[in-house]
Amino acid sequence: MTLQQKKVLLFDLDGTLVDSAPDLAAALNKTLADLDKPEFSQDTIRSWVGNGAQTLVARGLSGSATIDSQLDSELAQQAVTLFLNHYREQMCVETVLYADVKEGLVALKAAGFRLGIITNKPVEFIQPILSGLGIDALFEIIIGADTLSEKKPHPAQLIYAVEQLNVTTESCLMIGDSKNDILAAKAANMDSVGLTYGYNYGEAIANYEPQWCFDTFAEFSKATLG
Ligand SMILES: O=C(O)COP(=O)(O)O
Ligand SMILES: [Mg+2]
Repeated sequence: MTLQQKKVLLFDLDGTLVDSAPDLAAALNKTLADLDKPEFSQDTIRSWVGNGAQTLVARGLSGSATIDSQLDSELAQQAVTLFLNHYREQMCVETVLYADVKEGLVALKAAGFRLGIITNKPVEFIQPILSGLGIDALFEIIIGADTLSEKKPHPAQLIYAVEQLNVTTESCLMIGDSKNDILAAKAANMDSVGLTYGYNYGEAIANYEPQWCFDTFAEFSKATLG
């Protein structure tokens, strides 16, 4: 099926629609400072985003994308609570939409595509960020990290979207910046688009072989509108 023939567009959030790394980094660094742990640059933290809040915090405490196997689980839990409190206070201060996202989404919806969000971000943050950036009314379905018991790269969120929207998997497209999006799509047997400008642990998204790759949101929406 071609891009133009798809009916449902399922978007990842962080690194795809919004550059949320500055606020995530600020909240993580405040958490690390609370615990007298070293802080990290925004670029380093950007390369740790993608597997949800718990993993981001564990990476911060480990000082590495690879989580320290000796990490104290009580400390990790305390740090997650601190992080969520800091992020709640600053989830949409420096967070911005990537170029041409709003215009592209509006045009795609007007052209008849059904739009959804599938993110590894905790549910409580999704709606406030979408409304803060003026795109909350565009989505028919929003699935976050804690909507189900599994999150990307597990395919459960994608399969659930297909069921809830009562459509075929073939008619859906997953659009994301991270290998987690592409791997989840492949596991759900769904086509995917990789966007090269987001966060993918410093790796090229093309390595994960999505069906299509685009360097900008405008190029994606133009190709999909046909
Ligand atoms: O918050 C994260 O870890 C990633 O969120 P995403 O799935 O929207 O990229
Ligand atoms: Mg992402």
